[in-house]
Amino acid sequence: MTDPATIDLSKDAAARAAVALVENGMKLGLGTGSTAKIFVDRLAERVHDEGMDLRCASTSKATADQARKLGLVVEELDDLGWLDLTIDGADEVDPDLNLIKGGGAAHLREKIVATASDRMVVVADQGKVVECLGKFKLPVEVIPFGWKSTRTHIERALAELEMEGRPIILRERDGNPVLTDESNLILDLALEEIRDPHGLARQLSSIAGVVEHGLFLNICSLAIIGRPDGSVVELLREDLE
Ligand SMILES: O=C(CO)[C@H](O)[C@H](O)COP(=O)(O)O
Repeated sequence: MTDPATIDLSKDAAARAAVALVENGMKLGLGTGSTAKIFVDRLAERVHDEGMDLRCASTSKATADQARKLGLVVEELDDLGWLDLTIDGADEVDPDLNLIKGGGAAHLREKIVATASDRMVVVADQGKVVECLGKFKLPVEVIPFGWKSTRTHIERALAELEMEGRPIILRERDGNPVLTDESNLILDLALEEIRDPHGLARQLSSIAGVVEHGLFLNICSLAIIGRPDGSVVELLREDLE
């Protein structure tokens, strides 16, 4: 198993490289999760050192609280309008820079913010890079009303894609369902391998009760992958830049 300290060094390397992409005057989307948290720490250091003028939109209450405590300006997305850049973490990154997100239950706001940005850049450690999405359970945000019926529709959709029998797990913490920032539930789909992410995304999006799934397809244009020695590898989708 990878040493957690090594993972943190990797995340820090990616976060530092991402901070270098930020320019004075930008409107910036801030992601959620442990890597995004390190990015916000490093960003705040640079803003204070250089007296940068930034306006940020956050993808979660947790990140908004962190950023404000560090003195960053956080506003409502709708007050900022379009963003120049969003930096966020990911649970899995495939060779096309398609992602699974939502390990922190924030993928709904994360997708809204990322798709309201000129550019989405992911920061992650090497463990997130996969050949095929799906080992990480795919988070699907559903509204609480009738969630068991919604789950049945998801099971049928999986069967149509020849993925029947894959467990669908209601996300819980301390014996209670996890609620998102929008007071919805999360169903985690244990798919193992997603051969047709676009087909699956279409199916899930068509189900009443599904608010948003954690597949981010053709959204991320650059992934900065940190390594324990402090170096980074950049994976680029030029067509999305
Ligand atoms: O999608 C997310 C939250 O909803 C996170 O970006 C994702 O879970 C990665 O988190 P971490 O950087 O802690 O591994």
